[in-house]
Amino acid sequence: MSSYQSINPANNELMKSWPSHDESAVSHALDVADRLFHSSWSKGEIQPRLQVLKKLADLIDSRAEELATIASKEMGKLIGQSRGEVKICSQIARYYAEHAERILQPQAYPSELGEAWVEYHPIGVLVAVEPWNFPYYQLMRVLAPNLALGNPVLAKHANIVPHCADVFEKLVREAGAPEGAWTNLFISNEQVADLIADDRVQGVALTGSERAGSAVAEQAGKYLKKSTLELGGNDVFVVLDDADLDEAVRQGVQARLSNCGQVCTAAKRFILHEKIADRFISQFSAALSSATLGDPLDEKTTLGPLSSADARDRLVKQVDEAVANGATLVTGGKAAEGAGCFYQPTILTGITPNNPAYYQEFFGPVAQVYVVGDDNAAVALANDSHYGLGGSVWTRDTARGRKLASAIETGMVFINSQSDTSAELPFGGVKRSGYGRELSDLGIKEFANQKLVVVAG
Ligand SMILES: NC(=O)C1=CN([C@@H]2O[C@H](COP(=O)(O)OP(=O)(O)OC[C@H]3O[C@@H](n4cnc5c(N)ncnc54)[C@H](OP(=O)(O)O)[C@@H]3O)[C@@H](O)[C@H]2O)C=CC1
Ligand SMILES: CCCCCC(=O)O
Repeated sequence: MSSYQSINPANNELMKSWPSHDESAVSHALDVADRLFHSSWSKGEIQPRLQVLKKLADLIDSRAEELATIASKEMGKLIGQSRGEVKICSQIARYYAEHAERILQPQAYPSELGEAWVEYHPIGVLVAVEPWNFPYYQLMRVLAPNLALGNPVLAKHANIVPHCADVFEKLVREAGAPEGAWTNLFISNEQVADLIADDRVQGVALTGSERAGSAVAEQAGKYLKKSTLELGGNDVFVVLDDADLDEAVRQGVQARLSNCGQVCTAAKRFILHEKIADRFISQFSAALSSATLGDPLDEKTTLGPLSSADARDRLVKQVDEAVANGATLVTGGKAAEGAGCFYQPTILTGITPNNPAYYQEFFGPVAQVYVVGDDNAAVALANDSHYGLGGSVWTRDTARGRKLASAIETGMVFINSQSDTSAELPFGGVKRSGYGRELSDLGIKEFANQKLVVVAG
């Protein structure tokens, strides 16, 4: 029987292991979840479910430091950033506790056929497949709206964050959710596929790579199950000639180095107007290369390790290939010496369209920098991507920023701010960044039966 190991990427220490779930455990979990769906818990009054979310938010707040430490030790996120992630998780739980009943009110549709309205009902058991980079936030984005709506969830978390997966499930139960509302399963990709194929499973939400998204969506499609995909991104950070350069540099560094660059909406392609490019690159490079690499639990550390040795090795190979194909290394470009999965903050310029790096996402502290002559060139470059997740535009002229934001082909654009997320705002992308939206009123309806009722008149 395989096990799920919690390994600290800052020192490669094996901290704890969990056994995988066998077929009988998975079958039992599905039976319990499906029975819960057919019970008054899922189909009855919403308030008992919202009370659980309120209690969950309070529990998370009361145990914030413990939860943040678990995450930082297990996947390498700076402790301050893990605290931030824990905080937004309680915000999401509280948001749906306070707003789900209003959002799910029947919506009237004036019609010549008579009195018509749309009701919102749960559809059944869902599977959630989630990644390690925000080990609680990714789970909460699925749990909160679906617990409010009444869909039970079977969760398959990334195999390198079993402690986060386990403690999240325990928190949900401690908050008063019945068995089956949220079940963490340490299972294989094949077992996920079998769950998706089961008639009692009605949908699947995945956050992760294109590879995983494609495999899971193919299986969902084969069995006609609804899916949502939050995949990779190659988001632009467009700095125009009238931008507040100091603020753009400050936030550009944060947007590239936060979570060691392992954020799908991280700034990855820096598109600079030629008039400010040299100044930006000089300040940006100085700031990046002054990062303090170290233990994520040390408050002085400003750049932690990558999430695993595999992630580090993939990035080493990717940067070497970019340079071998003509990219210029402005700073960094190597794994850091010593134990742990550390990588130097890196800037690459001179990436031409025939360099494989041009269309690649660098899931680490590696910035691609491009220089353009005008706004049209910035938009053309931004849109020359297989991805379409997020992006940001920096300019003192808001009308100019709005114009670029509307022209950039992504699901989200921030003007004069790095990309961010909040419970009341939809999150998601287009093209190979996936489909569907999480959070906000859009997220809670993704797995709802939006049922039309008409009283003929
Ligand atoms: N949109 C987003 O927010 C995120 C996107 N990503 C993208 O993922 C890339 C790398 O992250 P990585 O960890 O490799 O992401 P993966 O896609 O490998 O993992 C994401 C989740 O999918 C699972 N998974 C992978 N393949 C399958 C499959 N065939 N069937 C069922 N489940 C599967 C993984 O399980 P297991 O861990 O056991 O392999 C994990 O739980 C990044 O480059 C980034 O582009 C990553 C994080 C967040
Ligand atoms: C706080 C930003 C969350 C980004 C979601 C992701 O990268 O998975």
